[in-house]
Amino acid sequence: MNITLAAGGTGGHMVPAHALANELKTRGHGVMLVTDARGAKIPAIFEDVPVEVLPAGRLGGGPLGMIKAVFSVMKGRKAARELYRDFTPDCVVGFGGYPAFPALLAAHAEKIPTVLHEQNAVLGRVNRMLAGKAKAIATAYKQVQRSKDKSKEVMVGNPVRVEVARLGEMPFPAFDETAPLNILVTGGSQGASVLGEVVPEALGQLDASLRHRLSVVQQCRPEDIERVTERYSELDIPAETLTYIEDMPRRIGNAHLIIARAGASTIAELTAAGRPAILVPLPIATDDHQTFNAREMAKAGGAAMIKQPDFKPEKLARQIEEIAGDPEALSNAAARSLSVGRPRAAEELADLVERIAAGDNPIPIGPVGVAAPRPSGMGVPA
Ligand SMILES: CC(=O)N[C@H]1[C@@H](OP(=O)(O)OP(=O)(O)OC[C@H]2O[C@@H](n3ccc(=O)[nH]c3=O)[C@H](O)[C@@H]2O)O[C@H](CO)[C@@H](O)[C@@H]1O
Repeated sequence: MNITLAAGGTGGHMVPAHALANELKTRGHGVMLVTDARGAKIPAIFEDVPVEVLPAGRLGGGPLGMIKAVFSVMKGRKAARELYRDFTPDCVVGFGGYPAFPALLAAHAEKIPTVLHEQNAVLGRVNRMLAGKAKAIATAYKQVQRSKDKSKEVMVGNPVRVEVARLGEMPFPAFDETAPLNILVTGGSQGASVLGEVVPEALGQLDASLRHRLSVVQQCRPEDIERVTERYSELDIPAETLTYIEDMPRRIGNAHLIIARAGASTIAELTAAGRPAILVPLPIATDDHQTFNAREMAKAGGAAMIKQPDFKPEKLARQIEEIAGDPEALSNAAARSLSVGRPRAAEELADLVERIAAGDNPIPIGPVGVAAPRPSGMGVPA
């Protein structure tokens, strides 16, 4: 079979698309990615899949912006239809966001079945516009806000890299009251200035005995990296600062605690790997979707959620002190995080795509909303 994936914009769309591409290729299918200029720049993750860059406009921005965007979308749709005549996809899978829009419109025009994947706990605007014509909506959460076509929903999870999925089968890194505490700080594919402002100050407030056990890896926005690096050095805290972490699976594997935004892929990775987190949802995310994303992990006891207005050095320092002082609670939180992970999401999404591409009616496809059986790694606490 030939499958086209339509994704772009940020890592949050590209990483799940890449995980699905790998799974489909392993099954012997032809895969092509259509993306936008931003997606094509995400560090070389699609080097082994043919990539086509299409014009895609963001709808909105006043009457003139709207006209420009519509023109650009129509140009992208025309280009995608031409591509489909050569590549002849059996199914087009969209990962949400404006870059996917023209590719999916073209699929509908060519009568090619489409599957939408929604990474977040709130259905995104483009997926809402296209849901009516899609054959199925693959979701990452049991409850998806703003979704009207409930009968089309199939819960699969958010596909993660194989290296991340494997972390869940390995033991949580050893930790006790004297061991180093490895902290990973990440703001998602764009980074987050607030983490650069608050985290070093919070760590600086910790008791010296705990401060000397810290080992920090922090992703920073380019404009912040110099300041954050200097601050860690002034505070005498060993920290590696980077604008983009290329080897995220290894970094997650080493971490005892992650402080992060609540982007969908970040949460999928932390729960697949079974790592506890302090999550600070991006307050301006559309429909506050990061807060909804963070809720499931927080409810399960795998994460603490701190809303950005409350995310202050004193509060974070207290939380880290509690965690570091109770290794059992930390490893329980890790197990609780793992209990809501879906490391088989790429396989489940590939199963769904194969069925749609073959012309099957996908619903029902198994117990929607029930997580796949988990490998025992750390043992979920009673
Ligand atoms: C600012 C914004 O609009 N964010 C949205 C964007 O997420 P955004 O792309 O910011 O964040 P996600 O957490 O979903 O994904 C980030 C991905 O990039 C990887 N990564 C990140 C940093 C780094 O240094 N190295 C690295 O490899 C992460 O491991 C992860 O795989 O799309 C997501 C999925 O629709 C949404 O949930 C987010 O709300």
